Amino acid sequence: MSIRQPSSTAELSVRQKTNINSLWGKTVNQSIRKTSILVLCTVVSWAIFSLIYFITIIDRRSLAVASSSNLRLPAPRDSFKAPQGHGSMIVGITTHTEAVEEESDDISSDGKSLNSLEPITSTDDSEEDPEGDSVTQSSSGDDEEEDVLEGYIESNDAADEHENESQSSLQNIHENVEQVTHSSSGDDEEEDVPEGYIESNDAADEHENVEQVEDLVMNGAQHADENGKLFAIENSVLSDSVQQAEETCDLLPLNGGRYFWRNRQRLVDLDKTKICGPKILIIGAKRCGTTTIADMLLRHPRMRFNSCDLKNTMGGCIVGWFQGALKQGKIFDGDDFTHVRRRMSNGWLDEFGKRLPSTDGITTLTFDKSPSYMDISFFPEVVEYAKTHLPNAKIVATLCNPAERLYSEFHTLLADPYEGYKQLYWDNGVEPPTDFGAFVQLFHNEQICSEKEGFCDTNRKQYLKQGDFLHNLRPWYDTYGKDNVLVVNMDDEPSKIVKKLLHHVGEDLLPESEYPWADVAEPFTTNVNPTYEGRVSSYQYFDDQMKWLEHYYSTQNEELAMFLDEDWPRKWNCRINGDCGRFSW
Ligand SMILES: Nc1ncnc2c1ncn2[C@@H]1O[C@H](COP(=O)(O)OS(=O)(=O)O)[C@@H](OP(=O)(O)O)[C@H]1O
Repeated sequence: MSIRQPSSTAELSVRQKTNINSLWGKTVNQSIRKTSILVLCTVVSWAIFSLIYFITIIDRRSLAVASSSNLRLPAPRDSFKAPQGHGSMIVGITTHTEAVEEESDDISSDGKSLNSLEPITSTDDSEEDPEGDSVTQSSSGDDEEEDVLEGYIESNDAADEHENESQSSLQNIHENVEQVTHSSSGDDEEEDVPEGYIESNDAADEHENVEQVEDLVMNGAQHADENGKLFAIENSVLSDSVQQAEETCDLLPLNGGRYFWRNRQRLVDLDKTKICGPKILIIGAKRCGTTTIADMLLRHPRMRFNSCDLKNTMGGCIVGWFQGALKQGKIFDGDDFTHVRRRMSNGWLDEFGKRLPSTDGITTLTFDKSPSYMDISFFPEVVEYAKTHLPNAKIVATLCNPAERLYSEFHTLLADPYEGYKQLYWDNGVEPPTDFGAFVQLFHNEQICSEKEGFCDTNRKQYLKQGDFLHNLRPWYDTYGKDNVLVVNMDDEPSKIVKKLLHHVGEDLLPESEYPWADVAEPFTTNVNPTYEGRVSSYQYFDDQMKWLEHYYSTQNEELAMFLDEDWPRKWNCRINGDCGRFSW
């Protein structure tokens, strides 16, 4: 192919210009294309980088953000009345030392002396939850409210907002802050975050498991973890009032609600103070006048109680689980074994502490009552747990004829609107008894007992064995010592019972002279079954069953009489011994 040569210089020049122009155009186009590609690449890289960064940030959810945003969730519905100054215990969590100092300044400006960056005192409370079942209870069961936003810190200001004048004696209580860790069961379904508590996305996210974070906190994470993520400052000033209280009462944790949450599990209590635990534990026996005893005690002006109505045993004073709060405080017991285990956890103890009235252990005292505490067959751990947390408590047990006690309890079961007692029978394919005769028969129905493995044993434990008084009292005697356990014969005259009670607790704590003797409580019943004619009707309608029961309990009764060195438990055997004439009632 031949190429035509330019015919003139002018044409050559024009063609050269044209070539140059097209070359230039190509070059320019290429540059633009390259630049565009470069820009595009940069944008895409930036976008990818941003995405990764964003995901990382979201994932780690820096504590600094949590701390600085300091978002508050609604105050807990079950806000408790805490001693004044309680809310001043401050723990700061941040990613920067400056922020820590900033927080520390805040605290100082509050007039509270700070001992920042001090080693955190740890407790080995986690040992108390061998199942790793550190469970807290949602107060509401309201799912929406349980979903506390991650990454936020909630300070329970209920303490500050609701200062209770009547709880003035232990104001400004602080403790040498304990950073208590809670073992993790990994059982998330059961871990309902109570509303109003801290939920914080935390350094835990950077660690494979919760234990690492617990270690972190316990071993100096107040400075920083290896990633510079976690700080905790605390006010470790131990006020005089707490020191004094330590000498006068058994202190229980009173948690202000500043918790450190991860994945709906509480890891660390950031803010703790303590409160006097109950001085008196009314442990039972169920249906033997424990409510009357509580009422008698409460009439003493030095006794404190929470705001619940004493008689309101089913009302659910603050949260459903605390029936009537401390009257049925159920600090140590539960509705079944699972609950017992849960309640052994620190979470449960904290919950309990929140519901205690403030007392100083000298001029004011409080008590707890639950007949289940004496239900040793079902709740054997209760005694040790009580001794661990309330080593100086005075134990009170009210006793009555065990056969009549069972009759009374059966009628409360019939009156139970939830009919929960039927479950045991249904579970075993047994028709739930609707009269006392059938109820007693099932304890010794040979056919059923041989066919239904475990049923009779559980059934006896649940009801019959609550009347094995000596068996149920022994662990309390062994653990607390005889001097600290008072057994009350409920057939005694009320003022005699009150005198014994006051003497048992101590004249210095509950002086007789201050008791309103003109207003000694009369026995009252809490049975709501309208068809119930009282326990004396048992002999009229179910004499055979009562005799069977009297035989069953007779050995225990005799042993109890010898153990107590008292004659009155023999009265419960008098029908089968034929010596009722020597007792007057
Ligand atoms: N002082 C005295 N002596 C004997 N019995 C008494 C006394 N005070 C109360 N009661 C009777 O005790 C029954 C209520 O017992 P509790 O308060 O312990 O019940 S509960 O366990 O808290 O449900 C209840 O029994 P029932 O009458 O059979 O229902 C009360 O009548």
